[in-house]
Amino acid sequence: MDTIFAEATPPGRGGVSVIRVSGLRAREALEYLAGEVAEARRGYLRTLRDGDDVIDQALVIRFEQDASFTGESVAELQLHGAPVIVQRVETALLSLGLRRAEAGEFTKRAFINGRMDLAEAEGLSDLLAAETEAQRKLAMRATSGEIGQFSERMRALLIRAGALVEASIDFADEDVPEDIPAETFQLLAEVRAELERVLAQYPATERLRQGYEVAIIGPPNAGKSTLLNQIGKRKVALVSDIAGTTRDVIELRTDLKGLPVTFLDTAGLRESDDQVEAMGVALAQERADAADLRIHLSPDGGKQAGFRDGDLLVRAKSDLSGAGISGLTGEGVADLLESVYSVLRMRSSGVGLVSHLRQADALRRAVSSLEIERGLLPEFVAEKIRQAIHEMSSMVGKIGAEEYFDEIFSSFCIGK
Ligand SMILES: Nc1nc2c(ncn2[C@@H]2O[C@H](COP(=O)(O)OP(=O)(O)OP(=O)(O)O)[C@@H](O)[C@H]2O)c(=O)[nH]1
Ligand SMILES: [K+]
Ligand SMILES: [Mg+2]
Repeated sequence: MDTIFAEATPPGRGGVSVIRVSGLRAREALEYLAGEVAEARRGYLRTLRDGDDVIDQALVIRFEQDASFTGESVAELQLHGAPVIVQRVETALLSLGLRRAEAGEFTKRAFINGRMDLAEAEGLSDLLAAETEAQRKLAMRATSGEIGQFSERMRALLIRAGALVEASIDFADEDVPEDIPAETFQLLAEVRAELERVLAQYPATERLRQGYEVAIIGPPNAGKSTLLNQIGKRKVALVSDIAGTTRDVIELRTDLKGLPVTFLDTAGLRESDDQVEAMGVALAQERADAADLRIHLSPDGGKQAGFRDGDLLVRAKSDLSGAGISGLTGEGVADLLESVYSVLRMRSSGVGLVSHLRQADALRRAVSSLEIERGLLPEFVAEKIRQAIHEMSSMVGKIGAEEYFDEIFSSFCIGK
């Protein structure tokens, strides 16, 4: 495998810029630039040189292959945070025959070298993308190996159940088949209940990971865009007294007390001869339908088409009508946000461990292979248990991981 390098810190000026190098030639490359680095995991302040050219003063550290992020020999150079310095070091590394890392390549190597399982890699990607406290906590659980522990626990129970079945096959009299011991079915029922419990939490967990969407819908001129601007405390959407001002869906990302919530401002709902407005209305309905929650905003506080249980009904322009909320003055908006928060908080209370479709699919396949009717021949029962064990392994990428590599590792930035 090539020795790779990348800037691990965001490009640009800063206190320090870190370049990470990983692979068989990491130590050699580091020592070419910095002189001998005898001890691993110790910081050395060194003058970096490429031949006669003095590049920078840097703090350098190297890691042995069995004690590094990637599971390979690694070097880290903490440079002064200037793009010209980073470029100069990169030029030197290229001339030594090293190559630039691709997005997520360090993490991919960590996975391939067994430093983390696939669920931990997915968790790490989520952690880097997390925008709120609740997302950070969810990602931390995944990246700290909880999914791997769960799958290991299920595997152990299944292996025990499988051994009991195999024993009944081995010792069966040729004419009188031995019964599968009752303990096998107890074990399988226990595993199935656990898998189903985790699977039932998947939809809520996936929603939290991706973030919630709350659509503001209502007739033209209800004050939807004014409300969006009030929530964002800035001018996000155009406001005018002309009905049909908003056409595209305008998104406002917020951190609602730790929950990731994107508010959607939409076109006022009405029949229109204007082709573009009609497109806007269709889009509004589509996005509102797919959202987690809808705020129905109108002068009389009534329901709009597509109402669903849990949706919020809000009377607009309270400064004129005396009741409801006012996007103009902000009256009642804090209470409205509190209501949105409590609905979503309630839904996020069902959050569990599994937030990726890939993991949920493995769970589903495991559950369906454990649908074993009584009286099935031991050979077939044993085969079904083997399938479930296989799915527990695939859940953490011990098998069948390659097909997900692109999707998972390319979502990282370069340098991770
Ligand atoms: N008095 C008062 N006027 C408001 C309030 N909210 C909005 N308006 C006014 O109502 C008009 C329409 O506001 P918008 O926010 O553009 O309404 P909208 O629902 O986004 O309208 P469309 O995008 O056309 O569907 C503007 O003149 C706003 O200034 C409010 O709470 N009180
Ligand atoms: K308007
Ligand atoms: Mg609008």
